[in-house]
Amino acid sequence: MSGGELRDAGRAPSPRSFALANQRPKASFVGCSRITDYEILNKLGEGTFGEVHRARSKRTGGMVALKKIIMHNEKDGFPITALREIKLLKLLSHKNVLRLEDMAVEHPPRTSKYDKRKRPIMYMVTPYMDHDLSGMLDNPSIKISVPQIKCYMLQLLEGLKYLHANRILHRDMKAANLLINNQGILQIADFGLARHYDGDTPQPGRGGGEAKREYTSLVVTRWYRPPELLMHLKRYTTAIDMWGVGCVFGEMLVGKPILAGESDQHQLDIIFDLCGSPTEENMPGWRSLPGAEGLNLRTRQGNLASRFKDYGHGAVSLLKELLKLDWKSRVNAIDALQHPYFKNPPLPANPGDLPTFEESHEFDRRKFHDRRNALPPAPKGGTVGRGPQDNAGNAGFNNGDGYGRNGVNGGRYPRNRPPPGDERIPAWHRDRGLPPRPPPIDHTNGRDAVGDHPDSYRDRERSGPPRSRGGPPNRSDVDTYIPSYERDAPRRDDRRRRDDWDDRRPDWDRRRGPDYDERTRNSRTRSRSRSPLRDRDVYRR
Ligand SMILES: Nc1ncnc2c1ncn2[C@@H]1O[C@H](COP(=O)(O)OP(=O)(O)OP(=O)(O)O)[C@@H](O)[C@H]1O
Repeated sequence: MSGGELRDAGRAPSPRSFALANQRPKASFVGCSRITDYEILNKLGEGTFGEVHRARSKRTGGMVALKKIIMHNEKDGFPITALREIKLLKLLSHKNVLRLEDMAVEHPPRTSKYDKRKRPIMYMVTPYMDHDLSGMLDNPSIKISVPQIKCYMLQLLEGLKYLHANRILHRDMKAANLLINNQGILQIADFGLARHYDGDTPQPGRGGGEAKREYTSLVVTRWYRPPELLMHLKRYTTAIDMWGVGCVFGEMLVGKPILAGESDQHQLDIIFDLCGSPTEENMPGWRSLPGAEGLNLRTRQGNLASRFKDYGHGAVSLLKELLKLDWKSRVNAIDALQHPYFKNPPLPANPGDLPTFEESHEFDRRKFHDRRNALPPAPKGGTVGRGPQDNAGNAGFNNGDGYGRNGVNGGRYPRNRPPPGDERIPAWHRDRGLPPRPPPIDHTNGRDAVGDHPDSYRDRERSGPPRSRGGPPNRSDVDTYIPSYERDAPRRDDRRRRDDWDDRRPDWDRRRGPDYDERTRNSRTRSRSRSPLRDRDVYRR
Protein backbone atom coordinates (compact mmCIF):
# COMPACT_ATOMS: atom_id res chain seq x y z
CA MET A 1 0.00 0.00 0.00
CA SER A 2 1.40 3.39 -0.88
CA GLY A 3 1.67 6.33 1.47
CA GLY A 4 -1.36 7.89 -0.21
CA GLU A 5 -3.49 4.79 0.18
CA LEU A 6 -2.47 4.52 3.74
CA ARG A 7 -3.48 8.11 4.37
CA ASP A 8 -6.92 7.43 2.96
CA ALA A 9 -7.39 4.30 4.92
CA GLY A 10 -9.51 6.10 7.49
CA ARG A 11 -9.03 4.29 10.74
CA ALA A 12 -5.47 4.20 12.07
CA PRO A 13 -3.96 0.79 11.39
CA SER A 14 -2.10 -0.96 14.15
CA PRO A 15 1.68 -0.55 14.05
CA ARG A 16 1.91 -4.17 12.90
CA SER A 17 -0.51 -3.80 10.02
CA PHE A 18 1.14 -0.48 9.14
CA ALA A 19 4.50 -2.25 8.97
CA LEU A 20 3.12 -5.12 6.95
CA ALA A 21 1.30 -2.83 4.55
CA ASN A 22 4.35 -0.65 4.01
CA GLN A 23 7.09 -3.14 3.58
CA ARG A 24 9.56 -2.31 0.88
CA PRO A 25 9.98 -5.00 -1.74
CA LYS A 26 12.17 -7.75 -0.30
CA ALA A 27 14.51 -7.41 -3.25
CA SER A 28 15.53 -3.97 -2.04
CA PHE A 29 17.27 -5.55 0.96
CA VAL A 30 20.18 -7.80 0.36
CA GLY A 31 20.98 -8.86 3.88
CA CYS A 32 23.52 -7.29 6.11
CA SER A 33 26.89 -5.97 5.04
CA ARG A 34 30.05 -6.28 7.05
CA ILE A 35 31.79 -3.28 8.48
CA THR A 36 34.81 -4.30 6.42
CA ASP A 37 32.76 -3.50 3.33
CA TYR A 38 33.23 0.11 4.32
CA GLU A 39 36.31 2.25 4.73
CA ILE A 40 35.78 4.41 7.79
CA LEU A 41 36.84 8.00 7.31
CA ASN A 42 35.99 10.62 9.94
CA LYS A 43 33.56 11.18 12.76
CA LEU A 44 30.54 13.27 11.85
CA GLY A 45 28.54 13.36 15.00
CA GLU A 46 27.75 11.71 18.20
CA GLY A 47 24.35 11.60 19.71
CA THR A 48 22.61 10.02 22.58
CA PHE A 49 22.40 6.68 20.95
CA GLY A 50 25.21 6.41 18.56
CA GLU A 51 28.26 7.82 16.93
CA VAL A 52 28.12 8.67 13.29
CA HIS A 53 31.09 8.26 10.97
CA ARG A 54 31.64 9.05 7.35
CA ALA A 55 32.69 6.06 5.31
CA ARG A 56 33.21 4.92 1.76
CA SER A 57 31.57 1.81 0.41
CA LYS A 58 34.29 -0.46 -0.94
CA ARG A 59 31.76 -2.02 -3.29
CA THR A 60 30.25 1.08 -4.86
CA GLY A 61 32.75 3.79 -3.94
CA GLY A 62 29.81 5.88 -2.67
CA MET A 63 30.00 7.98 0.47
CA VAL A 64 27.81 6.88 3.36
CA ALA A 65 27.25 7.67 7.00
CA LEU A 66 27.52 4.83 9.51
CA LYS A 67 25.55 5.26 12.70
CA LYS A 68 26.74 2.88 15.36
CA ILE A 69 24.03 1.48 17.55
CA ILE A 70 25.22 1.82 21.08
CA MET A 71 23.97 -0.69 23.59
CA HIS A 72 23.74 1.05 26.92
CA ASN A 73 23.01 -2.17 28.65
CA GLU A 74 24.41 -5.22 26.95
CA LYS A 75 22.23 -7.60 28.87
CA ASP A 76 19.10 -6.09 27.37
CA GLY A 77 20.38 -6.96 23.95
CA PHE A 78 19.66 -4.94 20.83
CA PRO A 79 17.85 -1.72 21.82
CA ILE A 80 14.20 -1.82 20.91
CA THR A 81 14.40 1.87 20.05
CA ALA A 82 17.01 1.21 17.42
CA LEU A 83 14.86 -1.60 16.08
CA ARG A 84 11.95 0.78 15.83
CA GLU A 85 14.06 3.44 14.15
CA ILE A 86 15.28 0.88 11.62
CA LYS A 87 11.78 -0.45 11.06
CA LEU A 88 10.38 3.02 10.50
CA LEU A 89 13.17 4.08 8.20
CA LYS A 90 12.70 0.94 6.14
CA LEU A 91 9.09 1.91 5.59
CA LEU A 92 9.74 5.45 4.55
CA SER A 93 10.49 6.58 1.09
CA HIS A 94 10.52 10.28 0.34
CA LYS A 95 13.11 12.58 -1.13
CA ASN A 96 13.11 14.68 2.02
CA VAL A 97 13.48 11.81 4.47
CA LEU A 98 16.84 10.14 5.07
CA ARG A 99 16.99 6.71 3.47
CA LEU A 100 18.27 3.63 5.24
CA GLU A 101 20.50 1.99 2.64
CA ASP A 102 21.95 -0.92 4.50
CA MET A 103 22.88 -2.35 7.87
CA ALA A 104 26.46 -3.34 8.59
CA VAL A 105 27.72 -5.66 11.27
CA GLU A 106 31.05 -5.73 13.03
CA HIS A 107 32.20 -8.80 14.95
CA PRO A 108 34.78 -7.66 17.49
CA PRO A 109 37.39 -10.35 18.16
CA ARG A 110 36.72 -12.26 21.37
CA THR A 111 39.56 -12.72 23.80
CA SER A 112 38.07 -15.98 25.08
CA LYS A 113 34.92 -18.00 24.55
CA TYR A 114 33.64 -16.59 27.87
CA ASP A 115 34.00 -13.06 26.63
CA LYS A 116 30.31 -12.43 26.21
CA ARG A 117 30.67 -8.70 26.05
CA LYS A 118 32.03 -8.81 22.57
CA ARG A 119 28.71 -8.96 20.86
CA PRO A 120 28.37 -7.82 17.30
CA ILE A 121 28.05 -4.10 16.76
CA MET A 122 25.44 -2.93 14.31
CA TYR A 123 25.61 0.13 12.11
CA MET A 124 22.89 1.87 10.19
CA VAL A 125 24.07 2.92 6.75
CA THR A 126 22.56 6.04 5.21
CA PRO A 127 23.69 8.19 2.30
CA TYR A 128 26.32 10.71 3.32
CA MET A 129 24.97 14.23 3.64
CA ASP A 130 27.45 17.09 3.54
CA HIS A 131 25.88 19.13 6.31
CA ASP A 132 23.44 19.14 9.11
CA LEU A 133 21.62 22.42 9.43
CA SER A 134 23.04 23.11 12.85
CA GLY A 135 26.60 22.66 11.63
CA MET A 136 25.80 24.67 8.54
CA LEU A 137 24.62 27.64 10.55
CA ASP A 138 27.86 27.43 12.52
CA ASN A 139 30.07 27.22 9.51
CA PRO A 140 31.78 30.58 9.06
CA SER A 141 32.15 30.18 5.34
CA ILE A 142 28.47 29.61 4.66
CA LYS A 143 26.12 32.47 4.09
CA ILE A 144 22.56 31.39 3.89
CA SER A 145 20.29 33.59 1.82
CA VAL A 146 16.53 34.11 2.01
CA PRO A 147 15.83 32.09 -1.19
CA GLN A 148 17.93 29.32 0.34
CA ILE A 149 16.00 29.46 3.62
CA LYS A 150 12.76 29.27 1.65
CA CYS A 151 14.09 26.33 -0.34
CA TYR A 152 15.03 24.42 2.82
CA MET A 153 11.75 25.30 4.50
CA LEU A 154 9.74 23.97 1.57
CA GLN A 155 11.65 20.71 1.63
CA LEU A 156 11.31 20.39 5.38
CA LEU A 157 7.58 20.95 5.12
CA GLU A 158 7.27 18.45 2.26
CA GLY A 159 9.10 15.84 4.32
CA LEU A 160 6.95 16.49 7.35
CA LYS A 161 3.77 16.51 5.30
CA TYR A 162 4.72 13.04 4.10
CA LEU A 163 5.50 11.79 7.60
CA HIS A 164 2.30 13.18 9.07
CA ALA A 165 0.19 11.91 6.19
CA ASN A 166 1.61 8.49 6.99
CA ARG A 167 0.85 8.91 10.65
CA ILE A 168 4.36 9.29 11.89
CA LEU A 169 5.33 11.71 14.62
CA HIS A 170 8.99 12.63 14.43
CA ARG A 171 9.19 14.01 17.97
CA ASP A 172 12.72 15.34 17.67
CA MET A 173 12.54 18.12 15.15
CA LYS A 174 15.67 20.27 15.40
CA ALA A 175 18.37 21.77 13.20
CA ALA A 176 20.89 19.00 13.97
CA ASN A 177 18.45 16.41 12.65
CA LEU A 178 18.04 18.11 9.29
CA LEU A 179 20.66 16.93 6.85
CA ILE A 180 21.55 18.78 3.69
CA ASN A 181 23.72 17.72 0.80
CA ASN A 182 25.60 19.74 -1.77
CA GLN A 183 22.83 19.17 -4.29
CA GLY A 184 20.68 21.38 -2.06
CA ILE A 185 18.52 18.49 -0.84
CA LEU A 186 17.31 18.58 2.74
CA GLN A 187 16.35 15.36 4.51
CA ILE A 188 14.78 14.73 7.89
CA ALA A 189 16.92 12.35 9.95
CA ASP A 190 17.07 10.69 13.37
CA PHE A 191 13.92 8.69 13.89
CA GLY A 192 15.07 7.53 17.29
CA LEU A 193 12.08 9.12 19.00
CA ALA A 194 9.60 8.77 16.16
CA ARG A 195 6.50 6.69 16.51
CA HIS A 196 3.30 5.75 14.80
CA TYR A 197 0.49 8.24 15.41
CA ASP A 198 -3.03 6.99 16.04
CA GLY A 199 -4.93 10.23 15.37
CA ASP A 200 -6.33 11.50 12.11
CA THR A 201 -3.93 12.87 9.57
CA PRO A 202 -3.76 16.67 9.20
CA GLN A 203 -6.28 18.19 6.80
CA PRO A 204 -6.06 21.56 5.00
CA GLY A 205 -7.23 24.41 7.20
CA ARG A 206 -7.60 22.24 10.25
CA GLY A 207 -4.30 22.56 12.08
CA GLY A 208 -3.06 19.42 13.75
CA GLY A 209 -6.52 17.98 14.36
CA GLU A 210 -7.41 16.00 17.46
CA ALA A 211 -5.41 13.35 19.22
CA LYS A 212 -7.06 10.01 19.83
CA ARG A 213 -4.86 8.75 22.61
CA GLU A 214 -2.13 9.66 25.02
CA TYR A 215 1.60 9.47 24.46
CA THR A 216 4.49 10.39 26.67
CA SER A 217 5.09 14.11 26.81
CA LEU A 218 8.78 13.46 27.48
CA VAL A 219 9.92 13.96 23.94
CA VAL A 220 11.57 16.63 21.80
CA THR A 221 14.82 18.40 22.63
CA ARG A 222 14.02 21.26 24.95
CA TRP A 223 14.89 24.24 22.76
CA TYR A 224 12.49 22.91 20.15
CA ARG A 225 9.82 21.64 22.52
CA PRO A 226 6.36 23.15 22.23
CA PRO A 227 4.58 24.74 25.19
CA GLU A 228 1.93 22.02 25.40
CA LEU A 229 4.63 19.38 25.95
CA LEU A 230 6.40 21.56 28.48
CA MET A 231 3.06 21.64 30.27
CA HIS A 232 2.74 17.85 29.89
CA LEU A 233 -0.09 17.49 27.43
CA LYS A 234 -0.28 13.82 26.59
CA ARG A 235 -2.95 13.91 23.92
CA TYR A 236 -0.77 15.74 21.49
CA THR A 237 -0.78 15.75 17.73
CA THR A 238 1.45 16.31 14.72
CA ALA A 239 1.44 19.99 15.79
CA ILE A 240 4.38 19.24 18.10
CA ASP A 241 6.60 18.77 15.06
CA MET A 242 5.30 22.01 13.55
CA TRP A 243 6.47 23.98 16.58
CA GLY A 244 9.94 22.54 15.96
CA VAL A 245 9.73 23.72 12.36
CA GLY A 246 8.98 27.21 13.67
CA CYS A 247 12.07 27.08 15.90
CA VAL A 248 14.21 25.87 13.01
CA PHE A 249 12.83 28.59 10.73
CA GLY A 250 13.64 31.29 13.29
CA GLU A 251 17.08 29.76 13.74
CA MET A 252 17.79 29.97 10.02
CA LEU A 253 16.73 33.60 10.00
CA VAL A 254 18.79 34.78 12.93
CA GLY A 255 21.57 32.20 12.77
CA LYS A 256 21.24 30.80 16.27
CA PRO A 257 18.59 28.92 18.25
CA ILE A 258 15.79 31.33 19.07
CA LEU A 259 14.52 29.68 22.24
CA ALA A 260 17.52 28.43 24.19
CA GLY A 261 15.94 27.69 27.56
CA GLU A 262 18.06 26.72 30.53
CA SER A 263 15.39 24.66 32.24
CA ASP A 264 11.89 23.55 31.38
CA GLN A 265 10.48 26.41 33.41
CA HIS A 266 12.78 28.89 31.74
CA GLN A 267 11.87 27.43 28.35
CA LEU A 268 8.21 28.21 28.99
CA ASP A 269 9.15 31.63 30.20
CA ILE A 270 11.01 32.61 27.07
CA ILE A 271 8.28 31.10 24.90
CA PHE A 272 5.77 33.38 26.60
CA ASP A 273 8.11 36.34 26.17
CA LEU A 274 8.09 35.62 22.45
CA CYS A 275 4.51 34.53 21.87
CA GLY A 276 2.67 36.22 24.73
CA SER A 277 1.46 34.68 27.94
CA PRO A 278 -1.25 32.04 27.59
CA THR A 279 -4.91 32.99 27.76
CA GLU A 280 -8.08 31.07 27.01
CA GLU A 281 -8.09 32.82 23.61
CA ASN A 282 -4.57 32.12 22.42
CA MET A 283 -4.16 28.72 24.11
CA PRO A 284 -7.56 27.23 24.91
CA GLY A 285 -7.42 24.59 27.59
CA TRP A 286 -3.99 25.53 28.87
CA ARG A 287 -5.18 25.88 32.44
CA SER A 288 -6.16 22.25 32.66
CA LEU A 289 -2.74 21.01 31.58
CA PRO A 290 -0.85 19.34 34.44
CA GLY A 291 2.13 21.64 33.99
CA ALA A 292 0.04 24.78 34.27
CA GLU A 293 -0.54 24.13 37.94
CA GLY A 294 1.37 26.57 40.06
CA LEU A 295 2.64 28.55 37.08
CA ASN A 296 2.97 32.14 38.12
CA LEU A 297 2.66 34.12 34.97
CA ARG A 298 3.32 37.75 34.24
CA THR A 299 1.08 39.09 31.52
CA ARG A 300 3.05 39.53 28.34
CA GLN A 301 2.05 40.62 24.85
CA GLY A 302 4.82 38.75 23.06
CA ASN A 303 7.60 40.31 21.01
CA LEU A 304 7.73 38.02 17.99
CA ALA A 305 6.77 40.73 15.49
CA SER A 306 9.33 43.21 16.73
CA ARG A 307 12.06 40.61 17.18
CA PHE A 308 11.72 39.37 13.61
CA LYS A 309 10.64 42.57 11.88
CA ASP A 310 13.89 42.80 9.90
CA TYR A 311 12.99 39.60 8.06
CA GLY A 312 9.81 41.00 6.60
CA HIS A 313 6.11 40.65 7.02
CA GLY A 314 5.89 37.26 5.33
CA ALA A 315 8.49 35.69 7.61
CA VAL A 316 6.82 37.11 10.71
CA SER A 317 3.44 35.87 9.58
CA LEU A 318 4.67 32.32 8.89
CA LEU A 319 6.61 32.25 12.14
CA LYS A 320 3.46 33.29 14.01
CA GLU A 321 1.52 30.46 12.42
CA LEU A 322 4.17 27.90 13.33
CA LEU A 323 4.75 29.19 16.83
CA LYS A 324 1.13 29.37 17.85
CA LEU A 325 0.58 28.52 21.49
CA ASP A 326 -2.72 26.88 20.56
CA TRP A 327 -1.67 23.48 19.34
CA LYS A 328 -5.09 22.86 17.81
CA SER A 329 -4.91 25.78 15.43
CA ARG A 330 -1.16 25.73 14.83
CA VAL A 331 -0.59 25.54 11.10
CA ASN A 332 -0.03 22.07 9.63
CA ALA A 333 2.52 21.24 6.95
CA ILE A 334 -0.06 21.20 4.14
CA ASP A 335 -1.14 24.76 4.88
CA ALA A 336 2.33 26.05 5.71
CA LEU A 337 3.44 25.02 2.23
CA GLN A 338 0.81 27.37 0.81
CA HIS A 339 1.90 30.34 2.89
CA PRO A 340 2.42 33.58 0.89
CA TYR A 341 5.98 33.75 2.28
CA PHE A 342 6.94 31.19 -0.35
CA LYS A 343 5.12 32.97 -3.17
CA ASN A 344 6.47 36.45 -2.66
CA PRO A 345 9.90 37.61 -3.79
CA PRO A 346 12.60 36.72 -3.23
CA LEU A 347 11.31 33.37 -4.43
CA PRO A 348 12.61 30.09 -3.08
CA ALA A 349 15.77 28.86 -4.78
CA ASN A 350 15.76 25.56 -6.62
CA PRO A 351 17.85 23.02 -4.74
CA GLY A 352 20.07 22.48 -7.76
CA ASP A 353 20.82 26.19 -8.03
CA LEU A 354 22.19 26.53 -4.52
CA PRO A 355 25.92 27.03 -4.16
CA THR A 356 27.94 24.15 -2.74
CA PHE A 357 29.69 24.51 0.57
CA GLU A 358 32.43 22.84 2.56
CA GLU A 359 31.00 20.10 4.75
CA SER A 360 29.79 21.06 8.20
CA HIS A 361 28.31 19.00 10.98
CA GLU A 362 27.28 19.79 14.48
CA PHE A 363 30.20 17.79 15.81
CA ASP A 364 32.74 20.25 14.35
CA ARG A 365 31.54 22.97 16.64
CA ARG A 366 32.00 20.83 19.73
CA LYS A 367 35.46 19.87 18.60
CA PHE A 368 36.53 23.49 18.45
CA HIS A 369 35.16 24.10 21.85
CA ASP A 370 36.95 21.07 23.28
CA ARG A 371 40.20 22.25 21.79
CA ARG A 372 39.87 25.67 23.16
CA ASN A 373 39.39 24.35 26.65
CA ALA A 374 42.11 21.78 26.42
CA LEU A 375 44.86 23.88 24.93
CA PRO A 376 46.52 27.22 25.52
CA PRO A 377 45.70 29.92 23.00
CA ALA A 378 47.43 29.36 19.73
CA PRO A 379 49.08 32.11 17.73
CA LYS A 380 47.09 33.17 14.71
CA GLY A 381 48.04 31.24 11.67
CA GLY A 382 49.55 28.36 13.64
CA THR A 383 48.17 24.89 13.97
CA VAL A 384 46.90 23.50 17.19
CA GLY A 385 46.00 19.90 17.69
CA ARG A 386 46.30 16.94 19.89
CA GLY A 387 47.77 14.69 17.32
CA PRO A 388 47.18 13.67 13.77
CA GLN A 389 43.88 12.02 14.52
CA ASP A 390 42.56 15.26 15.79
CA ASN A 391 42.11 16.48 12.28
CA ALA A 392 40.03 13.56 11.34
CA GLY A 393 36.59 14.99 11.88
CA ASN A 394 37.47 18.46 10.89
CA ALA A 395 37.60 18.60 7.16
CA GLY A 396 37.58 22.03 5.71
CA PHE A 397 36.72 23.78 8.90
CA ASN A 398 39.88 25.07 10.47
CA ASN A 399 41.20 28.33 9.17
CA GLY A 400 44.50 27.91 10.89
CA ASP A 401 44.06 29.80 14.11
CA GLY A 402 43.59 26.58 15.94
CA TYR A 403 40.03 27.18 17.00
CA GLY A 404 38.38 27.72 13.72
CA ARG A 405 37.43 31.18 12.66
CA ASN A 406 34.42 31.22 14.90
CA GLY A 407 36.52 31.56 17.97
CA VAL A 408 34.92 31.81 21.32
CA ASN A 409 33.03 28.82 22.61
CA GLY A 410 33.00 26.98 19.39
CA GLY A 411 31.43 27.88 16.13
CA ARG A 412 28.39 29.72 17.25
CA TYR A 413 29.93 32.52 19.20
CA PRO A 414 32.07 34.63 16.94
CA ARG A 415 34.50 37.39 17.64
CA ASN A 416 34.36 38.91 14.20
CA ARG A 417 32.08 41.65 12.96
CA PRO A 418 30.51 41.59 9.54
CA PRO A 419 32.27 43.23 6.68
CA PRO A 420 30.52 46.40 5.62
CA GLY A 421 27.99 46.14 2.87
CA ASP A 422 27.15 42.47 3.38
CA GLU A 423 23.62 42.24 2.09
CA ARG A 424 22.65 39.56 4.54
CA ILE A 425 24.65 39.12 7.68
CA PRO A 426 25.90 35.55 7.86
CA ALA A 427 25.13 33.57 10.96
CA TRP A 428 28.68 33.63 12.24
CA HIS A 429 28.87 37.40 12.10
CA ARG A 430 25.79 38.02 14.09
CA ASP A 431 25.83 38.80 17.73
CA ARG A 432 24.74 35.52 19.18
CA GLY A 433 26.35 35.30 22.56
CA LEU A 434 26.40 32.25 24.74
CA PRO A 435 23.19 31.05 26.20
CA PRO A 436 23.30 32.13 29.83
CA ARG A 437 24.92 29.76 32.21
CA PRO A 438 22.41 27.72 34.11
CA PRO A 439 21.96 28.80 37.69
CA PRO A 440 23.14 26.43 40.38
CA ILE A 441 20.51 23.81 40.95
CA ASP A 442 18.32 24.59 43.87
CA HIS A 443 17.13 21.26 45.13
CA THR A 444 14.66 22.74 47.50
CA ASN A 445 12.40 24.94 45.46
CA GLY A 446 12.09 22.87 42.31
CA ARG A 447 12.68 25.89 40.09
CA ASP A 448 13.69 23.62 37.31
CA ALA A 449 10.54 21.65 37.32
CA VAL A 450 7.16 22.42 36.00
CA GLY A 451 5.65 19.25 37.22
CA ASP A 452 6.34 15.88 38.56
CA HIS A 453 7.44 13.63 35.78
CA PRO A 454 6.92 10.03 36.66
CA ASP A 455 9.39 9.13 34.01
CA SER A 456 12.31 10.81 32.44
CA TYR A 457 13.71 11.68 29.10
CA ARG A 458 15.39 9.72 26.51
CA ASP A 459 18.41 8.86 28.53
CA ARG A 460 19.24 12.41 29.39
CA GLU A 461 21.46 13.37 32.21
CA ARG A 462 19.80 14.80 35.23
CA SER A 463 20.70 17.99 36.91
CA GLY A 464 20.23 16.80 40.45
CA PRO A 465 21.45 13.94 42.55
CA PRO A 466 20.66 10.50 41.27
CA ARG A 467 17.17 9.35 41.78
CA SER A 468 16.93 6.67 44.39
CA ARG A 469 15.79 3.35 43.08
CA GLY A 470 12.08 2.95 43.30
CA GLY A 471 11.70 6.20 45.17
CA PRO A 472 9.93 9.34 44.05
CA PRO A 473 11.80 11.55 41.64
CA ASN A 474 13.70 14.47 43.05
CA ARG A 475 12.30 17.75 41.87
CA SER A 476 15.51 18.45 40.06
CA ASP A 477 15.32 15.07 38.37
CA VAL A 478 12.41 16.12 36.31
CA ASP A 479 14.30 18.75 34.45
CA THR A 480 15.87 17.75 31.27
CA TYR A 481 18.60 20.12 30.27
CA ILE A 482 22.12 19.74 31.40
CA PRO A 483 24.35 22.02 29.41
CA SER A 484 27.94 21.29 30.34
CA TYR A 485 29.65 24.59 30.10
CA GLU A 486 32.66 23.66 32.13
CA ARG A 487 34.69 21.16 30.22
CA ASP A 488 32.44 20.16 27.45
CA ALA A 489 31.12 22.07 24.53
CA PRO A 490 27.81 23.83 24.99
CA ARG A 491 25.44 21.61 23.11
CA ARG A 492 22.76 23.24 21.11
CA ASP A 493 20.20 21.12 22.81
CA ASP A 494 19.49 19.23 25.92
CA ARG A 495 20.63 15.83 24.87
CA ARG A 496 23.24 14.24 26.97
CA ARG A 497 26.13 12.61 25.22
CA ARG A 498 26.31 8.87 25.08
CA ASP A 499 28.13 7.50 28.03
CA ASP A 500 29.23 4.01 27.28
CA TRP A 501 31.21 3.41 24.24
CA ASP A 502 34.45 2.00 25.62
CA ASP A 503 34.19 -1.72 25.18
CA ARG A 504 31.96 -1.32 22.18
CA ARG A 505 34.26 1.03 20.40
CA PRO A 506 35.31 -0.63 17.23
CA ASP A 507 38.94 -1.50 16.65
CA TRP A 508 39.56 1.34 14.29
CA ASP A 509 38.35 3.78 16.91
CA ARG A 510 39.87 2.17 20.00
CA ARG A 511 43.32 2.89 18.70
CA ARG A 512 42.72 6.54 19.45
CA GLY A 513 42.98 5.95 23.18
CA PRO A 514 40.81 7.29 25.98
CA ASP A 515 39.21 10.65 25.57
CA TYR A 516 37.33 12.97 27.80
CA ASP A 517 34.09 11.07 27.47
CA GLU A 518 35.74 7.87 28.46
CA ARG A 519 37.34 9.33 31.54
CA THR A 520 34.04 10.80 32.63
CA ARG A 521 32.23 7.64 31.93
CA ASN A 522 34.64 5.55 33.92
CA SER A 523 33.93 7.62 36.96
CA ARG A 524 30.23 6.96 36.72
CA THR A 525 28.64 4.32 38.84
CA ARG A 526 27.57 0.99 37.53
CA SER A 527 24.20 1.20 39.13
CA ARG A 528 23.49 4.41 37.28
CA SER A 529 24.07 2.86 33.93
CA ARG A 530 21.85 -0.02 34.96
CA SER A 531 18.99 2.27 35.78
CA PRO A 532 15.92 1.60 33.69
CA LEU A 533 15.57 5.34 33.37
CA ARG A 534 18.56 5.32 31.11
CA ASP A 535 16.83 3.37 28.46
CA ARG A 536 14.93 5.57 26.14
CA ASP A 537 12.82 2.64 25.12
CA VAL A 538 10.63 3.18 28.12
CA TYR A 539 9.75 6.61 26.82
CA ARG A 540 8.66 5.52 23.42
CA ARG A 541 5.02 5.66 24.28
N1 LIG B 1 23.65 10.50 6.77
C1 LIG B 1 24.39 11.39 7.42
N2 LIG B 1 25.27 12.16 6.75
C2 LIG B 1 26.04 13.07 7.39
N3 LIG B 1 25.97 13.30 8.71
C3 LIG B 1 25.13 12.57 9.44
C4 LIG B 1 24.29 11.57 8.85
N4 LIG B 1 23.54 11.02 9.82
C5 LIG B 1 23.88 11.64 10.96
N5 LIG B 1 24.84 12.57 10.75
C6 LIG B 1 25.48 13.45 11.75
O1 LIG B 1 25.45 12.82 13.01
C7 LIG B 1 24.69 13.60 13.94
C8 LIG B 1 23.94 12.68 14.88
O2 LIG B 1 23.08 11.82 14.14
P1 LIG B 1 21.70 11.34 14.70
O3 LIG B 1 20.91 12.54 15.12
O4 LIG B 1 21.07 10.42 13.73
O5 LIG B 1 22.19 10.51 15.98
P2 LIG B 1 21.61 10.46 17.44
O6 LIG B 1 22.45 9.49 18.19
O7 LIG B 1 20.17 10.17 17.43
O8 LIG B 1 21.89 11.95 17.89
P3 LIG B 1 21.09 12.89 18.86
O9 LIG B 1 21.08 12.24 20.18
O10 LIG B 1 21.85 14.20 18.82
O11 LIG B 1 19.72 13.02 18.25
C9 LIG B 1 23.81 14.49 13.08
O12 LIG B 1 23.49 15.70 13.74
C10 LIG B 1 24.70 14.73 11.87
O13 LIG B 1 25.63 15.76 12.12
